[in-house]
Amino acid sequence: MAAEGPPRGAGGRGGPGPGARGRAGRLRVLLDMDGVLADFEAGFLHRYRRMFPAEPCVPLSDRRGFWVSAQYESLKPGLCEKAISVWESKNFFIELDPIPGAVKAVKEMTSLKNTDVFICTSPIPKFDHCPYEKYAWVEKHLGKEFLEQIVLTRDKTLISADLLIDDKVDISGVEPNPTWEHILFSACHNKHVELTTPRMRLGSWADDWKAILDSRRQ
Ligand SMILES: O=c1ccn([C@@H]2O[C@H](COP(=O)(O)O)[C@@H](O)[C@H]2O)c(=O)[nH]1
Ligand SMILES: [Mg+2]
Repeated sequence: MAAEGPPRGAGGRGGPGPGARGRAGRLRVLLDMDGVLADFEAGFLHRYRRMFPAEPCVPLSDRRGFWVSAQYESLKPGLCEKAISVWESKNFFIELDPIPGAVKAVKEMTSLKNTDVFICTSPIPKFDHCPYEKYAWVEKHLGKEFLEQIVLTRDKTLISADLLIDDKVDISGVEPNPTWEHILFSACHNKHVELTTPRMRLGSWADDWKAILDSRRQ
């Protein structure tokens, strides 16, 4: 069983760094994969029901908190391990559907002037299938050329950029002051979280993500 829970690290974060000004006018955007580009939550529920038809489950409308495993364990002791076995299973990551509008938005974002787009995603520690399938997913949905843009890391605070679009509410790591501004991408587990100003949320890929990018340009 893989280790669960948030990464160890400093935990706190200050304001974002210098932004596009420090990068010769170019804006660097990091896009999270699970929950932002690939539909982790729906894929999980679908496969969990197939693997454990006799066990209780959490409908997406009742999901709360980033850690699926923690919510399942509180539903019934022992379900944490079963939940983990779902995303550790072969073909879980490659079979995730794209989040509506994500593929079009990434392609459009990549074609914008003075904009560098990277996918920044955390692989699970059990590496048999996940890293390979994340690359395969990107090739399948975004094309071979996008393989150059992948950053696999368990600590996103180490990666320098202007923006990070991610569905996890609290992103922490060893770097207490990441350079990026975190834009919270809405997901079933974070819809009810109220953000304190000046934190921003992107409700879906149908929303005006270009305005958010422009707000960080020089
Ligand atoms: O309960 C959970 C839910 C998800 N995970 C894993 O966390 C990462 C999330 O990656 P992001 O890059 O932050 O989207 C993903 O690999 C999930 O499998 C988990 O370990 N436990
Ligand atoms: Mg995510």
